[in-house]
Amino acid sequence: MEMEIKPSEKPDSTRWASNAWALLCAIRSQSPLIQCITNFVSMDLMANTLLSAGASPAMIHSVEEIPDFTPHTRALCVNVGTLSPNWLPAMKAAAELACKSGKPWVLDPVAAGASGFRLRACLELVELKPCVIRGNASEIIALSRASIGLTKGVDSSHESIDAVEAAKSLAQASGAIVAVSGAVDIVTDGERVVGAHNGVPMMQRITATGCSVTALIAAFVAVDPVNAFEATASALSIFGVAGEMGMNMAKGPATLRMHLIDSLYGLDEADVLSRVNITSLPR
Ligand SMILES: Nc1ncnc2c1ncn2[C@@H]1O[C@H](COP(=O)(O)OP(=O)(O)OP(=O)(O)O)[C@@H](O)[C@H]1O
Ligand SMILES: Cc1ncsc1CCO
Ligand SMILES: [Mg+2]
Repeated sequence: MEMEIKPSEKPDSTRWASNAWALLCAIRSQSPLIQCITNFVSMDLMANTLLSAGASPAMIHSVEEIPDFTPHTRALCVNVGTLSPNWLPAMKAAAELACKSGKPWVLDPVAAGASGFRLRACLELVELKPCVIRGNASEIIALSRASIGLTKGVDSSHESIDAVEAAKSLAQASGAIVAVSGAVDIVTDGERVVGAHNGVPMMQRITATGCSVTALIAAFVAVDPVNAFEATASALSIFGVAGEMGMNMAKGPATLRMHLIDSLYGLDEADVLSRVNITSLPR
């Protein structure tokens, strides 16, 4: 005879998957407005990722528009990928206003260790209390140690699993949830550590998949700001699931880009429940 499992007794993996599905449904039904101040490379893929998940992106970045616009958004994504000095005041103003309006904001510290200017900008942004910081391993290590020169550029030269300690200390120092993307996506609040074991290696061969998953995290925290740790892990896992399903139809990076977006749009409950793979990692 089959035993009935009560919700509270469900294994962790099942609870993670059903929570991820509930959050995706909330995004699809609420279509949260997400402001993105992001780099020129990622704008298209980021906006299409948000749209295919059911959210509503707006790439609005001029400092003049922030006082009118930012308070009406559900979340903000700030990405320093093609940073220049004249963009930084808008990023800071939007981050400050998001916090003041009680809206979560998410930071993507692209190539944080590439130059002193970029590292200082990222450290100043971290002071403005992001809800989540998501980077690749080299970016999180550079930000956590506040040091430059450890990285090639925007791509990682470290494995995500090697950045767990750096992620934990950055989370403790900043108060943010910290996520490290890679073969296993790591998420920590400074105490708990989980891994999202989804995605395919080919996703690294498409520029701005990392930037786009950061924006997706913003959409997930927009619909569940109180549980940013769970929302962050869910977004990373769901994006990975879309990559896995897209890979079944793809011939290479260009077609994976297209099929990943289609898969994210078409994900159903059975796909999510059978594929989301989030586990606790040793502290
Ligand atoms: N080896 C891998 N196996 C599975 N998924 C991967 C692998 N490497 C990266 N990914 C996935 O690819 C996406 C992008 O992660 P990546 O670490 O490449 O970000 P990034 O370096 O910030 O990218 P970008 O700067 O181009 O936006 C994430 O969803 C991540 O889970
Ligand atoms: C390639 C590249 N250069 C600056 S930002 C960006 C997009 C991936 O981070
Ligand atoms: Mg990146």
